[in-house]
Order: sequence, then structure tokens, then C-alpha cells
Amino acid sequence: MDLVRFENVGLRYGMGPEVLRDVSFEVPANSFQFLTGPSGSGKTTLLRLLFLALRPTRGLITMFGQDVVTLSKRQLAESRRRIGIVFQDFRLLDHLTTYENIALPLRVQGQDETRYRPEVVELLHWVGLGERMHVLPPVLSGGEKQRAAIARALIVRPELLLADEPTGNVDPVLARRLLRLFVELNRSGTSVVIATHDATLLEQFPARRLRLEGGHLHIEERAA
Ligand SMILES: Nc1ncnc2c1ncn2[C@@H]1O[C@H](COP(=O)(O)OP(=O)(O)OP(=O)(O)O)[C@@H](O)[C@H]1O
Repeated sequence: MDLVRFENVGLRYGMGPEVLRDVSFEVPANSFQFLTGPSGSGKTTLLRLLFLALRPTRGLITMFGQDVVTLSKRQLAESRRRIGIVFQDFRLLDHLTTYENIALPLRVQGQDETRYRPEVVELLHWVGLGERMHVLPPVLSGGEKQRAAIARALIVRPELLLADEPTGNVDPVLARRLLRLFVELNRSGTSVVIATHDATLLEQFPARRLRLEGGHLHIEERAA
């Protein structure tokens, strides 16, 4: 089954030029892919379309079997709940502790803290933040913030995980650890799309590559 299908999708911002042109691809269930291409080639724009934060200017996008332009507000919110996203700039709330930031999506859903607490604590340990859960984001290092942002995206157990340059702010050792985390997540059944232009990261895992260039998408299959 495909979680996502793009058919001849085009996108322009306002009256500007088309940033994406005739983009067609699928994200199969349980798949792992890199989204790559030079700076300004439209990676973040494509992620925004995948996160349903933008609508295509033309073409068809099907997410979880539904045409995205026909979704009601409620259906849009439901679809978004099936997607986790790690933003380039983390977007952690500075007045909440690491633990509270990670627990926030569950709190917003109205879940009971006594139920979700053990899950949040376990995830914090999994990403290596067990010792940092009671501190505020401003005292976290870049790599720790990165892992907190990843944990927050994962706490809702998304079917699709999107990450925008998730190793952009970390040293090569941590980048490898983060990649292992994404691979492990994928083995447990989540489809993963990682936008990156980090050549070292790309070389470390033989996954499918979606490469953007001049507004067009080229697909390079690799045996994983
Ligand atoms: N909100 C916006 N309004 C107008 N133009 C935009 C907007 N966001 C992005 N663009 C333009 O769209 C193009 C693609 O940008 P995008 O951020 O998607 O690229 P990117 O591949 O993610 O780049 P980078 O690797 O540098 O983050 C760029 O020319 C950019 O200037």
C-alpha cells in the first residue's frame, strides 16, 4: 500500500515561478527514502506538501488514500495526526521542560498523564535524553534539541515520519546515531522521509533517493 501518491504535482508561491514541476512519486508503507537536492531546490516545500501545510497548485496528491484537496478541516487534522515532522529549527517550547515538550502532543489530544508518562520516559531514554528530561530547551545542546524534536515527532507513533535536515546541526558521530534511530524506527513499521543534502549521511545508508533538481524529481532506487 502507498501512504502517499503525487501525480504531476506543481507548486508555486503566489505569482512566483513554479518551485516544483510535474512531480510524481509514491511513499510506500514501511519504506525509507532520502529527499535530496541542492539548496533551494524545493525539499522543504515538498515536505510542507507532505505535511499538508501547503496545497498543490496543480496535480493530484493522495494521502492515506484520500485526495488532499477534498479533505474537510477535521479530516485534515486526522491525517496530520498520522504524520510526525521534525522541523529544521526544532520548534521546541522554551518554557516547557524536555519531558513536557515531548508529552505535549499527547496532552493536546487530552490523554491522561498517568497513562502516557512511562511511554514518554521510555522514548526519552531511547533517544538518549533520559538525563535531560527535566531541563528547559535553552540549556540543551544542538544535538540534544535535535533528539528532543525527533522524540516529539515520534511520541504519537506516526505512520509517516518527515525530517528536514535532521543532522544539520550535529557532529558526524551523532549524525550516525540519529540515522540508526530512523532506521530502527523504519524497521518497526514507520515510513521515513529524510530531507538532506548531507552527502556523508546519504552514503551511510543505501536507501531510495528522491532527488530534486530544477523543480523536477528524479527517483534513484537502491537496494536497502
Ligand atoms: N513562503 C515562500 N514564499 C515564496 N517563495 C518561497 C517560500 N518558501 C520557499 N520559497 C522559494 O522556493 C524555492 C525552494 O525553497 P525550499 O525552502 O523548498 O528549498 P530547499 O531545497 O528546502 O532549500 P534548503 O536546502 O536551502 O533548505 C526557493 O527558491 C525559495 O526561495
